[in-house]
Amino acid sequence: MDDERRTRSGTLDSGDRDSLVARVEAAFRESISVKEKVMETAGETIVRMAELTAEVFRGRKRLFIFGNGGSAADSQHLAAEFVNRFRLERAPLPALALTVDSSVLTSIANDYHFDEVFEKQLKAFGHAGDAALGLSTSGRSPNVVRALKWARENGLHTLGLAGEAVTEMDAYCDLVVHVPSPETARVQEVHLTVEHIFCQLVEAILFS
Ligand SMILES: O=C(CO)[C@@H](O)[C@H](O)[C@H](O)[C@H](O)COP(=O)(O)O
Ligand SMILES: [Zn+2]
Repeated sequence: MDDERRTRSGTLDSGDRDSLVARVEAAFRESISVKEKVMETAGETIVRMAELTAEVFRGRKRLFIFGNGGSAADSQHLAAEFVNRFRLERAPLPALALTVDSSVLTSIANDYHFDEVFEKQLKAFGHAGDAALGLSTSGRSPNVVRALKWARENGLHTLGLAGEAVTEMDAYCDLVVHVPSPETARVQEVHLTVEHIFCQLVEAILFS
């Protein structure tokens, strides 16, 4: 690829650099444009997600969060903000990422199937009245879909952050925010914004 060519000294020539700068700008513009679209369409859904989750916490139930790759990192990021703090000084809120225990994850994946890594943890820890939040930019990760299906069938509230595709996730979720982009990275960038707003609203509902 042109803009990945390097000179012998290992530095970029000015044409290469200009083309990379243009690429930076294009990525920012794309990210901003996708965020604007979600801002215009998802407000009501995000508020309903926050109301539902605030109700779950009020009832001393828990929120389980899961996803793969960058979405696994997001799951942990969001759980940390609920358990520790976000914007307010307040009591800890019981959110758990199902992406963190490597012994549990590898034993389920090794002995059974990777598709079961989140579902089996929900079977162990989930109860009716809890909430399950699945993150998938494709909406098609089998381990996320299976966990949401089990949650729906067992009386948990089910929430999803997805990409542009309407998938099985939608069939198993009470509420889903879709991000209209074919690019995984752009979708993840909006998911993180939604996650922060969601946490901010839950805090505001419960503690302001
Ligand atoms: O962070 C990234 C890409 O930005 C990747 O690690 C990405 O999360 C992984 O490919 C995931 O396995 C994608 O899963 P999903 O979002 O389609 O459910
Ligand atoms: Zn990423």
